[in-house]
Amino acid sequence: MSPKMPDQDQDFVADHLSANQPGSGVGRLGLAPADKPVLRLAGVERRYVQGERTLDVLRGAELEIRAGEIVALIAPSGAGKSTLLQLAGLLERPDGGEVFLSGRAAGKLDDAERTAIRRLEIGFVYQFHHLLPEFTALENVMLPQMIRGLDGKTASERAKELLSYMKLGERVGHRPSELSGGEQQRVAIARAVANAPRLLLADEPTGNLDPKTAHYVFDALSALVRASGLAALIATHNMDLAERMDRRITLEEGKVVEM
Ligand SMILES: Nc1ncnc2c1ncn2[C@@H]1O[C@H](COP(=O)(O)OP(=O)(O)OP(=O)(O)O)[C@@H](O)[C@H]1O
Repeated sequence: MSPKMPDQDQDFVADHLSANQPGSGVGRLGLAPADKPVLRLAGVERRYVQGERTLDVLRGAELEIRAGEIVALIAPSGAGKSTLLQLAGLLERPDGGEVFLSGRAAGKLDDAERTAIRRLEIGFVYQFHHLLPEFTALENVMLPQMIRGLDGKTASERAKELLSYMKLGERVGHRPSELSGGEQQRVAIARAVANAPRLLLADEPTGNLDPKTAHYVFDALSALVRASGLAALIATHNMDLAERMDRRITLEEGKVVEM
């Protein structure tokens, strides 16, 4: 069964996910014109130096992802997928080139500035959910919003909306250990978009799930991306899921190649 929502619900979620919440003191940093790609990598280089040896992982990677697009990143182990996601997510700085978020050069900003942008603009989903075990599903989705400065009531309402959108309305009071793997991952997705980011980065988000559950979780993720106008870059080895995304890219000799 697909978690597809009725149109009015999708609109409702879209309004809430893209809301800039004026006056709440938690407005975005660096809002950029809507015609800019959400993510742009321009000539991005990344190398690791270990003793005498230098490993050039990214050698001038170029990539653009626009709002509403879901892009699959498929490449052999060691090709540089995680490196690319870390750079796109401003967790690392490129050695050359630049990472633009909504048109703003962000890759080479200092740690504090990159962290501030990351908190507002980027959501992450990993292979393992990394939910806090002592907190309920609801609290896990509330937490990033409260760290951002939202009051408990607003955070709770939004968390409930997101969890019910992920078909977890009956599970909000459960702790991660009381949820199935697919449910845990859907909570992790709700948490990743809790602060209405523009970009969702996912590293094997269904890698730990059986094929049927993987499709169900992907359905939920893609419905959310479409409804909210997020841009998503999803590293996966699952070719069935990759086929269902808008574009597929790979890494060859440190460059991004469309498949
Ligand atoms: N911090 C680091 N220091 C040195 N080498 C690194 C570091 N991080 C990654 N590498 C190397 O860079 C290359 C790319 O690694 P990366 O983790 O980006 O690949 P990947 O495509 O994500 O692989 P996998 O699918 O196995 O996760 C690998 O050869 C890896 O050993």
